[in-house]
Amino acid sequence: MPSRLTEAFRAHPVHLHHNHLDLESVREVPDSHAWPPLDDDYPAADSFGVETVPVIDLMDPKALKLVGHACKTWGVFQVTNHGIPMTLLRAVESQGRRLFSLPPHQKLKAARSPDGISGYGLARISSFFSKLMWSEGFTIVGSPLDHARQLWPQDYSKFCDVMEEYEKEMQKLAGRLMWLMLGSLGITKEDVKWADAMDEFRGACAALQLNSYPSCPDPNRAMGLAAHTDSTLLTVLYQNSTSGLQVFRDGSWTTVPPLPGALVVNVGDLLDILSNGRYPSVLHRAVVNRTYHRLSIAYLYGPPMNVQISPLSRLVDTTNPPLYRTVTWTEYLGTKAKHFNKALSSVRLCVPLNGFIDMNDHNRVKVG
Ligand SMILES: O=C(O)CCC(=O)C(=O)O
Ligand SMILES: [Fe+2]
Repeated sequence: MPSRLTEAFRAHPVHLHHNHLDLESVREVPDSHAWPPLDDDYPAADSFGVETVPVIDLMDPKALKLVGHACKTWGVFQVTNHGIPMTLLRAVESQGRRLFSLPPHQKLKAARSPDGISGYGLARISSFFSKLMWSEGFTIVGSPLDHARQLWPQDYSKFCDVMEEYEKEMQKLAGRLMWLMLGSLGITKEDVKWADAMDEFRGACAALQLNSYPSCPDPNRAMGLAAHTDSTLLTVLYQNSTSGLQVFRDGSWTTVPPLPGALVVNVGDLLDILSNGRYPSVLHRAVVNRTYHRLSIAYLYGPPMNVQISPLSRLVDTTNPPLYRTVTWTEYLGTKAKHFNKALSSVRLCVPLNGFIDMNDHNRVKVG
């Protein structure tokens, strides 16, 4: 049974023809990248008076309560005073820019293999869509050394040092955030059997996903990253000063505005399962713009690969039956590779009760 993230992906190869189109240089959106106009079905909710994604100061004594409320009502929030130095955030961004500004043939030297998870390439979810996305990505699991050597044979160590330092810091922060999220549901470390391994920062599994979105001549016809939920417990995202991340809430898309130094935290599918649906995973996407090149760095955080994840018993009783069956992260990634945005409903046990709004019914949202 796969015990590492890399192995879990080996079982689900994704065959994508690597994109040789240099998005930086095209003057028009080609048919291969032309999506139906973005604003046709779901107008953006970015108008006056609309609620905005919560911003939580982690030093605030009320942080636990605020996190709970944000997870329940939004599935996403931004955090400030999170302890990640601004210099590290800037360094990660600048190394990301350095990578994506390499010529296409050089980046392709570090291309992700079909059965691999790490390396350079199109978003894995591309295989679910007939149109290509206006983005490129680079995934790191553990050490980026092998791929970094292919990109910069003489000069790879700075990139590796910065990414490894960032992974280390993110792992600590993600652990802290997970306990805030679970703590806000009254869950303690005694309630989560596999927590010990997570606490030691040994057992947790994670990936770092660098996303690059070049400016686009017709942003309304292009899609940076199509609507999806993350197959994680939680994701911590750093977006540079250019907006693009949108979350789906109450029938429309809301932009998560970049705040200097803040990090975006979103609920993933596994936390939805653990919390027995109290904290629904949030559907999100990235859009592009005409002027700026956008960069984002997502830290995808999950439990040890083979731990059984099921609704926590403290959150289950006769009036709140378990909503999901037990899955391991490995198994869930397989389900996601097959069913994409229907994966969560495919492991669901109960049909929503009358009057209960199924926040997870992402099938209603046109995603392609
Ligand atoms: O670029 C963004 O804002 C979103 C990235 C994202 O959702 C992901 O990498 O899973
Ligand atoms: Fe995501």
